[in-house]
Amino acid sequence: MTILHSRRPVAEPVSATASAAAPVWAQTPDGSLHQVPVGDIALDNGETIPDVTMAFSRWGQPNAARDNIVLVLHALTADTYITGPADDHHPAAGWWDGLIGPGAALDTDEWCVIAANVLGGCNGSTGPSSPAADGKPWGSRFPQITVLDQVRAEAALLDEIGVTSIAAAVGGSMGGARALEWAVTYPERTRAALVLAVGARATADQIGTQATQIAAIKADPAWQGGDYHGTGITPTTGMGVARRIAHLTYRHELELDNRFANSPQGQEDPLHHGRYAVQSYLDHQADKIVARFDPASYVALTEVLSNHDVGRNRGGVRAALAACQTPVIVGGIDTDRLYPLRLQEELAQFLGNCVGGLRVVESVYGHDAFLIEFDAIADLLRQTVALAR
Ligand SMILES: CC(=O)SCCNC(=O)CCNC(=O)[C@H](O)C(C)(C)COP(=O)(O)OP(=O)(O)OC[C@H]1O[C@@H](n2cnc3c(N)ncnc32)[C@H](O)[C@@H]1OP(=O)(O)O
Ligand SMILES: N[C@@H](CCO)C(=O)O
Repeated sequence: MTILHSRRPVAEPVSATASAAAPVWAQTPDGSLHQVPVGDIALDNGETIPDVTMAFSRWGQPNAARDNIVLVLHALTADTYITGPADDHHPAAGWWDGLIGPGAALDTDEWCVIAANVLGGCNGSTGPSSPAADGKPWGSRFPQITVLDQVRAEAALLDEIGVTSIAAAVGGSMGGARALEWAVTYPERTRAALVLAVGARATADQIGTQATQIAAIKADPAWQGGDYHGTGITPTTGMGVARRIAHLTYRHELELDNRFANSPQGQEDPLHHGRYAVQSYLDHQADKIVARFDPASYVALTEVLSNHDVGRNRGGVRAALAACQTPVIVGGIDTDRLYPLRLQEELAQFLGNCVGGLRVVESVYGHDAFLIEFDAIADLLRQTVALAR
């Protein structure tokens, strides 16, 4: 068993020979990262990734039946650092800090919370920067994966650590897409799900903006066809541009205008090549992602968002949703311009067992509200795990 810090600031290759998983439960501190070999993962596109490693963290203890497991599913660039303050190893507080712990919405006196880093990421689970069988980074050879492939890898991880079913799968954005896939793909293993700020499939608008972000990364000469790992040259400029575009979709235009209007940044003068305040804000968001995330993972995971389609191989979205009898709570954010409410209305209307209809989170923040509006999210988390009791 390998224990790492929960968040590594710069992507490092994953050892393809991570040591055996069990026993993972009692001996290690809450939140520490474990890497588990889960074997080969067969993909939607017909390819296979051999010798996959999945990294996960745990909070709370499993009960004797191991039926109190809540799977928390992170979004695009997050990881298993869900709860806890900023410190030397974690440049930002956990992304749902305070929502998990003794007495919290996901009360670890009752539930055992597990979070895995996604397949395709760069924080301990197999991704483009990991070594392939020849010991060299996968790079451009890393296959195109889907949300379902990521969920298959998570299911393989749970198999490895002796968890046959979960009380709930919960997440927002790409985490919400995986929660939905858990509910649809593994109804016998999933007693409830919380699906937040996502839709049943990618929209043309999402695919368009995401394709533009990917184009920005690939236009960076440092991209080198996707085989830049180990060259010492990383397409950080392209990824910074991609993140600027993406970040705008995560926030509501009125919030941005209320915060920044057309103000200059400090003493800078936009009429003399100085920056606007919002430009500086996006520069900062770009600098932050560049410091903590691998561009090839950013591309791979952005492609996952674009190929999300719960109806694939299931007779279409409505047939797939109708067939799902897992109790699901569906939440959306009224100002989300990336995953607008109409997408969650569709989920709530057509899911076979949507509990209580669409839950609307009112927020000025747009899509990122699932990372900000903690009171509303706590309420939805409590209601979700209550379905699993
Ligand atoms: C899913 C995940 O990845 S979880 C892990 C954390 N998430 C991320 O890093 C994703 C990217 N960030 C975000 O999505 C958002 O920042 C959130 C949702 C985490 C937080 O949202 P908010 O609390 O509203 O933060 P906000 O968007 O205002 O950003 C604040 C940052 O902008 C900086 N900032 C604000 N105005 C300016 C400006 N004019 N110029 C430069 N920087 C600025 C602040 O100093 C602050 O910096 P810091 O984050 O380094 O402390
Ligand atoms: N801020 C989020 C947005 C995607 O939901 C992330 O970076 O993962």
